[in-house]
Amino acid sequence: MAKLLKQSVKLALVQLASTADKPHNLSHARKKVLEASRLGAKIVVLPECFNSPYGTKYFPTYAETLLPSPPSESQSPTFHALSNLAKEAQIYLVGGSIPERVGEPDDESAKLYNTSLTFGPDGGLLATHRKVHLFDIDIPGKIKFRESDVLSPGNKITVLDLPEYGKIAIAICYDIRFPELAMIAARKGAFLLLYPGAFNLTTGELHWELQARARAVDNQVYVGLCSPARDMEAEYHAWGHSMVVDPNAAVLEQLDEKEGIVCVDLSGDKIEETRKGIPIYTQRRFDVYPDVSEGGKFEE
Ligand SMILES: NC(=O)CC(=O)C(=O)O
Repeated sequence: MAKLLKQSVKLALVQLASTADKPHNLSHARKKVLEASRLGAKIVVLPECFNSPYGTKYFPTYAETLLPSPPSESQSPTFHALSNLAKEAQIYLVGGSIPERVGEPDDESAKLYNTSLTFGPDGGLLATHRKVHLFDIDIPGKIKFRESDVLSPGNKITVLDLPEYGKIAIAICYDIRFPELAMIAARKGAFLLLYPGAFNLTTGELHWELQARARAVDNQVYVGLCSPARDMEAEYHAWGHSMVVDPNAAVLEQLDEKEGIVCVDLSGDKIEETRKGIPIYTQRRFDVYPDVSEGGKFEE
């Protein structure tokens, strides 16, 4: 059987310290992504909302128009910065996420999304993922957050093929809590599930590592979670702790809350070795329960 991951590849997660200054965030992201590529990374990931503060009141101000593709520089400076950076570094760049606007800025019916753009080494846009599950939670005395007050949800699963390596899946933060999405992507052949994400001091402690390891062990694939660095001056305190988990659910590398880069080799053999040892992939009982990977909406 063909290997899911065709050859070893270095993956880097850039846990970026972002500010309220978008041009600064973009140039700082460039510096750190180039640093990651000098470490040998060929797939580099940025955090959720890497070019703005994370909060519903900020999304309309920071939102960029991404369609038509490619948008003009004034419609989306971030699109162009990421595209140029992927080309300059000759990498696959998963551009975390940014607030996206569909419609005119002064149009009340315009929609906003939390959107991730992925570019290839030639600077071309390979994939767009809009956060499917919006982060609406209310834990009394701890944290209340309602993305759905301003954002609309995406409606598809994002799996893309990197010709030299194989398929990867991209989803955003709260999406990780919905195992169906990960399972469908993995059953479609993804060797790596990537989640730019910004858990917080309540849910981070409880669930960040647990969710990463759970999605890895469920699916016997690599999982990468890329958070912003924590800024205690900001309104939202990100958990940090960007990490890569292997197909056996072992944490390969994890940061603390400060800015940094996780850089690890993903092995072409590890997935096969894990699945050979614990062969859940061939032991599923679709005569007892349905195969969720038979469903799912992908890019048309
Ligand atoms: N920020 C998120 O989308 C999700 C999160 O913080 C959590 O699930 O916890």
